[in-house]
Amino acid sequence: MEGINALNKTKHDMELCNNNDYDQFSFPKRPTVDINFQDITYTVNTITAAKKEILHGVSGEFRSGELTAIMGPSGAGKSTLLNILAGYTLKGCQGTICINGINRKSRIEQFLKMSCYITQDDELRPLLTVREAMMLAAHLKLGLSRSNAEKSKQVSYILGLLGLKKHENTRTSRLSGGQRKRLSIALELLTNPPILFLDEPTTGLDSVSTTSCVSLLKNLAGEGHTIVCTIHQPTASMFEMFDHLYAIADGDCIYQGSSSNLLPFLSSLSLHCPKYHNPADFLIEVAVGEYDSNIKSIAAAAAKHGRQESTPYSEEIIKEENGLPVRVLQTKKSPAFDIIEYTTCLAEPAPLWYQVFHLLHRNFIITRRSKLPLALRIFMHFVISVMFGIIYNNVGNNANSVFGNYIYVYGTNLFLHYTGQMAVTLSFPLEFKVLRREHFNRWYSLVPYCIATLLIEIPFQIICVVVYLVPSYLLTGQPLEWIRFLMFLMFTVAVCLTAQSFGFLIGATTPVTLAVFIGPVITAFLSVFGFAMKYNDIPSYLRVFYHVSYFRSSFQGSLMSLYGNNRSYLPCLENGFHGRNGYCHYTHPTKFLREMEFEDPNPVFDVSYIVSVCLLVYMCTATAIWYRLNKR
Ligand SMILES: Nc1ncnc2c1ncn2[C@@H]1O[C@H](COP(=O)(O)OP(=O)(O)OP(=O)(O)O)[C@@H](O)[C@H]1O
Repeated sequence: MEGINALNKTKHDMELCNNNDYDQFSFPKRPTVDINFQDITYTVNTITAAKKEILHGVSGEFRSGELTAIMGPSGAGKSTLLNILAGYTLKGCQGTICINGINRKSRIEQFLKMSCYITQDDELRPLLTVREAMMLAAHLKLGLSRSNAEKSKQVSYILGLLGLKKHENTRTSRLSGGQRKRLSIALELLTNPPILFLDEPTTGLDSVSTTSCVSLLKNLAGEGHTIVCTIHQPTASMFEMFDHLYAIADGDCIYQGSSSNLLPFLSSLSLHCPKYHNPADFLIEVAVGEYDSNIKSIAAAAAKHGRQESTPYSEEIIKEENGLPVRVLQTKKSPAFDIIEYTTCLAEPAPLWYQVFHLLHRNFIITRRSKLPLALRIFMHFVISVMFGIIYNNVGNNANSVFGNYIYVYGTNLFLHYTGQMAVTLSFPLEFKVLRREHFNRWYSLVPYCIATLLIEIPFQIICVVVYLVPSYLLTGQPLEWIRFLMFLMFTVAVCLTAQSFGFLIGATTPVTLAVFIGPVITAFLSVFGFAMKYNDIPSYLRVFYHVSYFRSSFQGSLMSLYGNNRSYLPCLENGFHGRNGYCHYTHPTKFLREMEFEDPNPVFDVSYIVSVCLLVYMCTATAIWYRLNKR
């Protein structure tokens, strides 16, 4: 019996997924999907802790094969509704959303796999060309289910379909607004998702680009997709292109139906559109209360009016009300298919190593193309190194300049801490927007993303440390012993990478305006402990910071690398020559270390501690990013 069921299921799956053939250079056929939502309310907490209801129990149905526009004045709740339907917002939302008649609640993961959400700001990687961006999306979204040749053909087909073939070698930063919008759509079309949500796809486009964008969406709807977009104020001709209109005012639905039925509906409420007036403008004017319109009574009429056309998942029945027969639409009990079955025809997700490989490849391309900022970063490390080397020339080999060397070591740690931290603190918030879009649309998971990012950032940061350390080490006259140099390098690399991990954490959790000073404040605070201050001089309630400061561990570890391990007597020089009286207080470096209370060196413990902090902060960062990506 089980065998027969399995056989039937396989047959059914094949029927669902049939024509999944890329050789035809066309979209694999997907089953159609209708969305039905009932009584959706959305409530947020305000600063005063009072609850604010933004959507007041809206209902409707968006069907496959239709281009639906959610319209309404600014602040009406269009984006809020779109976010809820797309699964982008889950918290604070009440009501029922059905996919082909089945409640979505227990199937949200499957739903997200078969839909895509294109945000208003086209978050693209500016340094990739159109084709590179498309190929990357193809590799990540189609995984190993297609050969490279098939992916390439599919990319060419979609670029041709969206009129981007001519621009395939153009960097995305150089595309026009309309081309960027089309590319955002093209990237998501690779898996041919049955549902597309678009937040204001025409905002910022000129009239020609707007028309071409809406025509494209209309064509996609014609292929069986369910396309839902929010729109501000379309022109009269564009307005007619929408198959279905869903109008919202102040959180209530004031109309749903075809665009051609809008004016008759409003007329039935004694709201007559002036002659030669754009119906879309008229709708907005009504929605903001002009023409003495009352939103609540229009919403009540719209709820009664509902959608008049039947759907494959609803049927028209005749009921008797007050002795009169009335037509009513009723959702069919048994859906055509469940989306759980649909997900059997989705491409297998790319394995982790494959995601890492392609994300790393992308990072390499981006790094190669951002030569100037990277070269500048390395160059500045070299310049500061030479400046330090000149200012603190030969202090490392002079008993008279031990304090100068002390400051050089402190400055080195501080400089590398700042550069390691700030470089990522400021860039990550920008990166996060693209990450959120790609992650939400199921391109990759967080682990491969983090691995691919760190595999580029960590070696680059190490290069910066080496570029800084080598010239300054030589110019400041530090001991020419490999072991001391490598220990010094180890501590400075460790502090720099820990600072980088903090930079990621701050960038991932705080807005840029706060991040720019939180990072330096933390650095300055941690760097005080252990610098020119004896342990007993620190107020007892602040001593905990002495112990937790990884900066202090690195600073002390760096000094130990240069002066510890039985360093021989230092020459006692005055202006580069042996002094006349021949007395230097710190001729023996151990004396200096003892006075500074650095007597019990434990470099293994110190470096292990710094590395542990670094790993802990990376784990916190990954958790914070995960939380932000999944906070819906
Ligand atoms: N988290 C929130 N806290 C408080 N108010 C919110 C929150 N989210 C949305 N709102 C409010 O809900 C209303 C609807 O916002 P929404 O972004 O959906 O409007 P919209 O119709 O898309 O407007 P626009 O066309 O200007 O983008 C607005 O008044 C907005 O201020």
